[in-house]
Amino acid sequence: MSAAAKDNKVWSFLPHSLSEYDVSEAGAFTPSSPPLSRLSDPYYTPWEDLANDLVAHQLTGTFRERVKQLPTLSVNKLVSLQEFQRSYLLLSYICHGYVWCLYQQPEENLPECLSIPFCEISGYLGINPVTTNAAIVLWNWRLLNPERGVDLDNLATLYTFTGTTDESWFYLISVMIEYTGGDIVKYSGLANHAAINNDIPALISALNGINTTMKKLTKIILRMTQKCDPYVFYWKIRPYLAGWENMESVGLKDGVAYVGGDKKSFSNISYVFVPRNNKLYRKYAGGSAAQSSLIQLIDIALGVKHYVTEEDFAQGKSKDAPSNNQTEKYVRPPGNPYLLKMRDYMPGKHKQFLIDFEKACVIRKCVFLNTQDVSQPSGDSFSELLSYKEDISDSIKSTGPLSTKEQIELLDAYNKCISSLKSFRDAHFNVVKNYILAPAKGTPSTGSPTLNGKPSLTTLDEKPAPSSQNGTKSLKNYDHGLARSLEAEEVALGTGGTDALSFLGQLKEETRASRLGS
Ligand code: HEM
Repeated sequence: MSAAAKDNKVWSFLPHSLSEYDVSEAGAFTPSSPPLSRLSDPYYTPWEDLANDLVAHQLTGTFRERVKQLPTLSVNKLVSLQEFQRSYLLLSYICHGYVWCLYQQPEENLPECLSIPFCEISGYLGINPVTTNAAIVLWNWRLLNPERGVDLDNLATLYTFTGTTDESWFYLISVMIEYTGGDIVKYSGLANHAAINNDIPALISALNGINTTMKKLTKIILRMTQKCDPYVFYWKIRPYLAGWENMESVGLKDGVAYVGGDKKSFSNISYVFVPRNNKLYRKYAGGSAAQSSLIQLIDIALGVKHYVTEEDFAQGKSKDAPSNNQTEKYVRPPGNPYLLKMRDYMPGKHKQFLIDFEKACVIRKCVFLNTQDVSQPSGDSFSELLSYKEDISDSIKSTGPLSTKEQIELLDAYNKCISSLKSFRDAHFNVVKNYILAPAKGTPSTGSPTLNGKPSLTTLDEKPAPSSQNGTKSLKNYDHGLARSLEAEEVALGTGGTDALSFLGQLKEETRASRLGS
C-alpha cells in the first residue's frame, strides 16, 4: 500500500501523501500548526532582533547600516522544516527592507551576510530567494488566542514592513483565503476520486462543496476594503513587495547581485544570471498572491486552461508561437507562462503537489463524457470531447449512461463551480482597479472606509525630504519601485511587468469560456 493510501484512500491517485506535500485538508497550503514565532537557537538572535526592529530602522534611516553589521550565519543550526520556513520569512523581510529602504535609492547588492544564508534556505525549500506569498502570507501569522481557531478576529501578522494595520489586514485577508481553501483541497480530492470511479452522486456532492467554498473565498476578498486603505497599500506597502525584475527604470538595470551567494549550489530553480562588474545579478518578480498554490489548484481541479496572452503571443514571446501572425487560441498551447513561472515562487513541495494533481485530474473529463447529450459541444469543445474519447487510458471506470436529469444535475454542479471561480476573479479584478489603478492615476477609489479617494495620511507633497545620512544614495522623486504615478493613458503593471488588467481580464474570460454547454 502506498504512503498516500495509508494517509487517506481518497488521495491514492497521488504518488505521495498530503503531508509529504506539506498540504492539508484543514488549511490547504498554510502550515498545519501556526508558524514559529522565534528560532529555537539563540545563535539566530541577530536575525530575530533585526527583523523586530526593521520598521524603526526604516524610519531612522539606519537599516542598511545595521544589516552590514550582521554576521554571516550558518544554516546548520536550523532543526526543522518550520525553522527553515521561519528563517526564509526573516531573511526575505530583511532583504526587501534592505533593497527598498524607505526614502533611499534601491540598492543593487545584497551583502554576503544576507545572500549566502538566504540562497541556502531557499534552495532547501525549493523556492526563489525573494519575498513571496509563502513568506508574507503562509508563514507570517499567529493566533491571538491559541485556544481559538483561525479567523479574522483571532489573527495577527508576525511582520509588516510599514507597521500599519492596513498592511496586516492585506496579508491576513490572504491568510484567511488560503486557510479556508482547506475545503478546496478536501473537495478537489473527493471530486477526483469520485471521477476516477465514475461515482456521479459523489462527484456532484464534491463539486457542490467546491462551489460553496469558492463563494466563501469571494466574500473574504471583498472584505479587503474594510481595513486596508488603497492609498496606503499603493504608496506605502507595495514598494516593499516589489522584486528586481523589470525594475530598470528605478535603477536596478540587471536586478540584484547576491554577493557571495552565487558560489553555492541551488535547486533547479530558474533565475537569470547577468555578469557585470564581476558580479552575477539575478532578476526575480516580487511578492504577489499570483504565487498562491490554492487558486492554481482550483484551475487544475476544474480543468480551466489559461494561455499565453494575445499580446505576448503576437510578439512571439511564447516559444510555441508561429512565425506568421496567427493568434487564434487553438494554436496557442495551454499554460500561461506567467502563471507557470509563479510556481517557482511557491514552496517546492506545493509546486510538486500541483504538478502531480494535474497529471491525475480527470474531473472535467468525467463531467464532459457523462453529459454529452445535454452539453451539445461544438467548435473547440467538440475537439476537446473527441480528445477525451480518443484517450484509451482507463483513467475513468466505465459505467452505464446517465439519464437526462442526472446529466443536467452534473453539468449544473460543474458549471456553478466555474461561475463561482469567475465571480472570485471578477471581485479580484475590482480590487486591483481599486488598489492599483485608482491610486496610481489619482482617481477616487471606492469602498475605503477612511479615505473616500482623498489621501488622509501624509500626501506625496508632504513627504519628508529624502535622507542622505550614512552616505547612502537619496531618493530623487516620489516614484519608488512598483509605486509610480500614471498618466491617464498609461497601463498599470503587475509585479511581472505586464499590463495587469489586460492579463487579469484574459484570465476571467478563459474562466468563463470553460463552462460546458450553453
Ligand atoms: C490589494 C489587494 C490585491 C491586489 C492589489 C492584487 C493585485 C494583483 C495583480 C496586479 C495581479 C497581476 C499579476 C501580478 O502582478 O502578479 C494579481 C494576480 C493574482 N492575484 Fe492578486 N491582488 C490582491 C489581492 C489578492 C488576494 C487576496 C488574492 C487571494 C489569493 C489574490 C490572488 C491573485 C491571483 C491568484 C493572481 C493570479 C491571477 C489569477 O489566477 O487570477 N490577489 N493580483
